[in-house]
Amino acid sequence: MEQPGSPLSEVRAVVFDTDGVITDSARVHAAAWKEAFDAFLLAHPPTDPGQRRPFDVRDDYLSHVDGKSRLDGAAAFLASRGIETTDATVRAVAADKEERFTRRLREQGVAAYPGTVRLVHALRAAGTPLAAASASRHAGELLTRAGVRDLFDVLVDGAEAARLGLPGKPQPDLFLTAADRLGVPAGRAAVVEDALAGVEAGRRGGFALVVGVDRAATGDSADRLRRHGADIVVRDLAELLGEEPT
Ligand SMILES: O=P(O)(O)OC[C@H]1O[C@@H](O)[C@H](O)[C@@H](O)[C@@H]1O
Repeated sequence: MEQPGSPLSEVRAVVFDTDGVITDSARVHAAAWKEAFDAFLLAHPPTDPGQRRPFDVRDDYLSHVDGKSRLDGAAAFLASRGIETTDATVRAVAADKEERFTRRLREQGVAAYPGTVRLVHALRAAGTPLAAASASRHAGELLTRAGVRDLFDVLVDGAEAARLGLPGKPQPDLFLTAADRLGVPAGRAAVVEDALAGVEAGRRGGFALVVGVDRAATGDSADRLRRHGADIVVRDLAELLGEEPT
């Protein structure tokens, strides 16, 4: 990229996570998860009263659900509250979330972050191959609805990951598959992620650069991204074009 001093000018390809990085859909996922988990906690209160508090769209979402597949996220949150689950329970909560998510999506729509779009255009102008990767089965639809699907050479989404049997984040397989399809080794490519499990996947995959996107920008959220593997943390990707954070 022709951006003097930009860390991305050093890499030959970039793999972008989707929810929360390209599209503003992480909030839709988080809100749908909250409704589904809170309904579950009310109907099946954990034995320990200290574990009965409602799902927190910031802390619980970032720590247990963000970036993971639908079933992995449901299982991880329920386990974090000490709830013993069966496959059927996990599937039922995940199905409830899916219904709530699709309803919200129809009602609220989805948009791409303008700062991400500006960065993507700059990278494309420089000829850098770009991929979108996501644990979500809805990723392609979200990118299309936000009008940015055509900006990415490759898409590896949750449906593709399931078809290939790829383990979810924090394992790096989703990102490694995307880099491989761009024809660039991880050691010469960057990963851009907002989820803790996602930056960790980037680090485990040996990517040359892991960019953490700190949408929450509260408390120690930037430090948590760094601790999990981000080399640099920005609030908005336009900062990589030299624009000031807003
Ligand atoms: O249920 P979907 O659309 O396949 O998405 C799975 C997961 O995809 C991830 O990208 C989101 O961070 C999670 O919140 C979401 O649960």
